[in-house]
Amino acid sequence: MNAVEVEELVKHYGSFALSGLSFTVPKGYITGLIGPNGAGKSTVIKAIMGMVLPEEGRITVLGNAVTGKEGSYKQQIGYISDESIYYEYLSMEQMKRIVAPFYDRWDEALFTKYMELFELPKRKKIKDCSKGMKMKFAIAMALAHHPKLLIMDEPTAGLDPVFRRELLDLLAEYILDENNTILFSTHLTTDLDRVADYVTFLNRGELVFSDSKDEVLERYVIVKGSRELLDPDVRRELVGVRETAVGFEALAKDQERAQALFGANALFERPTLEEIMYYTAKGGNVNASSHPFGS
Ligand SMILES: Nc1ncnc2c1ncn2[C@@H]1O[C@H](COP(=O)(O)OP(=O)(O)OP(=O)(O)O)[C@@H](O)[C@H]1O
Repeated sequence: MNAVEVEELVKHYGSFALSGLSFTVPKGYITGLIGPNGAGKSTVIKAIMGMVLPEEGRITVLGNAVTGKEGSYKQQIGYISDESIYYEYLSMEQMKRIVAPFYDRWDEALFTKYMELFELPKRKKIKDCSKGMKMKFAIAMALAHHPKLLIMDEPTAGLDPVFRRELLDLLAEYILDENNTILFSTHLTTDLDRVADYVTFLNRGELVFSDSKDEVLERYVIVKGSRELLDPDVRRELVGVRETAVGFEALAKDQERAQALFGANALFERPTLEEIMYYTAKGGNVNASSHPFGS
């Protein structure tokens, strides 16, 4: 069963377009939505939340069609935005008092537990909180009403490495309940390496893949070899190529096909999600000096 279904979504912003995007978020698992800046992650998340109205397409959340109007199913969603959605001049405690009554399943003890765990001073005004504190507060608010679906837009942005790891552990604990589902966007693929079961990858508004993380990592392959192996036909088979003085490194979409193509002439390595994202986003020929891991 799917917690979220997105079918043939169409939305334009100037030259940016989501044109016929379809993917699902399986219930009981963690799905990571990845993609470079401007890929459309926030737009997709806002559309799922009913905050952006698509021009075409259908979205279903927990079995309910998203229409942009309020629906009681929203009680079951814990949403963490990449922007502050709270009244900055209120304290965290005052803000909580406004929000809590909207939720039937609000759990004050759980809220207090997270506020203490995250060491958040409840009387502090939201405007005086650091970025990380605001994110922690949003997480406490989202979890305190026992959501069935947690939707988070870049939740680890602005968090130090220690709390980032703690948050990922918290998500792993939340997902132990098989009725719970998480969808979160990030451009930090290391977050996904640690916790994601499924990965949906957007690039310039287009779906590159939406699949189980393990299958993606099995399917793609990094190929390394000498430059003489690269002719135009071979290049067409590769997602992205990075050439250096001594050879090339490339990403291929289909491990078996790449092995048939290069045989014993090349070396094959399992890619990381970061490498898949990097080569796909750059496409074609990649300038060696721009490689994030050095040349
Ligand atoms: N309200 C809006 N009005 C006009 N353009 C918008 C609006 N929202 C998003 N866009 C444009 O749509 C594109 C996708 O933006 P979006 O924020 O969805 O990407 P993203 O993948 O979340 O990026 P980032 O990782 O940088 O947050 C961008 O070109 C952005 O400028």
